[in-house]
Amino acid sequence: MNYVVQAEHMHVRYGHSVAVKDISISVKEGELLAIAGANGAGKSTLVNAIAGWSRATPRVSGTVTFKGDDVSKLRAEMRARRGIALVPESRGAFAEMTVHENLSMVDAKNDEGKNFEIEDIFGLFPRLKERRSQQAGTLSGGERQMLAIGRALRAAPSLLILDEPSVGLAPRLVVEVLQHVKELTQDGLAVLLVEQNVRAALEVADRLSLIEQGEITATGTADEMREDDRTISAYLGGLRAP
Ligand SMILES: Nc1ncnc2c1ncn2[C@@H]1O[C@H](COP(=O)(O)OP(=O)(O)OP(=O)(O)O)[C@@H](O)[C@H]1O
Repeated sequence: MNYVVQAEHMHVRYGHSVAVKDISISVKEGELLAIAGANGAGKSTLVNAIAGWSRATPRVSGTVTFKGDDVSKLRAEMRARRGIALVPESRGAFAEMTVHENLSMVDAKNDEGKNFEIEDIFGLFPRLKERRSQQAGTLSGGERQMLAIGRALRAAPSLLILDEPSVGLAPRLVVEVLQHVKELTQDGLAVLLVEQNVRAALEVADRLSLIEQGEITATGTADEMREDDRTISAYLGGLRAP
């Protein structure tokens, strides 16, 4: 198995409160694993711990193995250089700068010296090319999400972690953004997708895991999860996904 990332026994606490309880997940080359769950379930905390980021000072234990190496002790910047790219929910583009400037200013070299040229990013997201001179702050939500993904891709990551890319997007744009993400897996990129919209996630995911109160309560292939009674009643409004 070509695992890109294996996170084992991840346990994260904020003070006395445990946000992630002994979770193990892994993603293979070219695979898209979706993590779904309600607000506050621990999704962001889990993926931040894998990338080495945090919004505060959580206590993290567990092992993150990335392309065969233990990166658990590395800082976020070092993990990023190894090829772990995280697009946070806030997306993080510079509003006053143009699309092109936002893509130019990224430190695009990874440890292997590989990167995506801006024209490659425009090839993936033609809408960004059309808007290359537009200020990022004036882009639509979907376009801003594409820009955030484009920025993350510049350093040619092996693992792309997307934290709720569909937040604030119209349903049509959610599908468009997720389809672009899905296309990227065809070249071997591993994707870890945090998504509250389970229906949308099941359209593109190879596997889906549900998190409730910091624990994985169900996991399976997209086909299995479409038939899973708990998923259907809790996340698909009682209706089976098409
Ligand atoms: N910096 C922090 N300090 C204390 N508690 C925190 C902190 N960040 C998150 N938490 C708590 O940890 C739990 C998990 O939060 P997390 O943001 O990981 O959930 P989530 O599943 O990503 O939620 P959402 O879908 O709303 O973004 C929540 O109870 C949250 O209040």
